[in-house]
Order: sequence, then C-alpha cells, then structure tokens
Amino acid sequence: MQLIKTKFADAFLINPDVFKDARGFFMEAYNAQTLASFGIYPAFVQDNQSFSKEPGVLRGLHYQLNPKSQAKLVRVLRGAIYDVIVDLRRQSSTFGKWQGFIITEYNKYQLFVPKGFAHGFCTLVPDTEVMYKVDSYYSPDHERGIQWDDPELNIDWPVTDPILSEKDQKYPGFKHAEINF
Ligand SMILES: Cc1cn([C@H]2C[C@H](O)[C@@H](COP(=O)(O)OP(=O)(O)O[C@H]3O[C@@H](C)C(=O)[C@@H](O)[C@H]3O)O2)c(=O)[nH]c1=O
Repeated sequence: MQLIKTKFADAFLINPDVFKDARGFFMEAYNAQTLASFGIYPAFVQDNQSFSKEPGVLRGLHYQLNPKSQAKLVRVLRGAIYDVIVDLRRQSSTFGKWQGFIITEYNKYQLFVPKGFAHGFCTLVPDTEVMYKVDSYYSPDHERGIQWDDPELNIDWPVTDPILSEKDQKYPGFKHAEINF
C-alpha cells in the first residue's frame, strides 16, 4: 500500500497493493493496522454505498458539523468519479482550498478525507458505485452542504450541468455555509 500526498497535510490518496492472478485479483480494501502505520487512526462505524446510473451525477458538497463530523475513506467499486474535498477548518492554512482526484474501479485509489472537510463527487461513466467508510454515524441534524459550483471555491468540475438531488440544489454558497470546525 502506497500513500500519495495531497495539498492537505492530513488527507491522503491510498494506492492499495493489488495481487493479480489467473482467477482475477485480491486486495486488502481496508486494514486498520496499515493505516495506523501512516498515522491514520479513524474508528469507522458505518459503511455507505451509493449507485449512480448516469455520468454527470454530482453528489455534494456535503459535511456534518461537530460533534458529528465525519472522516471518510472513499473508494469506487464500479465505474469512475471525480472526487473533490474542500478544507473547511478555519484555522487551517488550506482553509477554502479544494482538490480533485480521479478514482476508478481500475486505479482502485482510496481517498482519506479528514474531519472538517466538505466532500462531493461527480460520476464520469454510467453505473458508478461508490463505497465509503465514515467514523461518525449519520446525523440529519448536523448534515450541511455547500453549493457545488460556488464561485469563490471555483472548483473545476468536469461537468457544467450536473444531475443534482433536490437537496443539493438548495445549499448555500461557501460564504454563508455554517461551519464549526
Ligand atoms: C448520508 C446518509 C443518507 N441517508 C439517507 C438520507 C436520504 O433519505 C437518503 C439519500 O441521502 P443523500 O441524498 O444525502 O445521499 P448522497 O447525496 O449520496 O449523500 C452523500 O454524499 C457524499 C458526497 C458524501 O460525502 C456522504 O457523506 C453523503 O453526504 O439516504 C442515510 O440513511 N444515512 C446516511 O449516512
């Protein structure tokens, strides 16, 4: 397993070891000890899975407020996504900065998203299935979002007219987002 640095000190792209043979492949999709050896110690409590039929489905930008903030470990079982995180921690030197990563069923990258980040992704191909671990349970009362195309964040999404949920069409811009990290 290889850890690839991002522009954020504590967010990482993980490149797992994939063992291929005549039958197919084997990989450790999650190993707490290996992550701990890289200084990542989340206690994951929930696995989420979503399926998106169309390319251009955009889910985000989402986060949960403290004390229910969530670290996430994101991977793609089928298809491909452009995965984006935004640093929402006011004291951070990278506050308000974003970075995007292409994660596919073929590269098998996983993205570790620390607490205090907004997260969203856009599907790049049909029939995309995403799975991610979170270290705090879903809490609708703490659930918040930011407008996906906020001009201040200026995220370079690969789509201009994405398919959005009703909820995601109504989130405020970055300036007006409620943040307590
Ligand atoms: C996130 C979540 C949703 N739900 C329910 C609420 C709702 O009725 C239905 C669909 O939820 P949403 O529309 O919020 O699903 P979705 O837009 O896929 O939300 C997800 O987006 C990605 C980018 C994330 O990072 C996740 O944390 C999560 O916010 O599932 C749960 O029961 N548990 C959960 O943990």
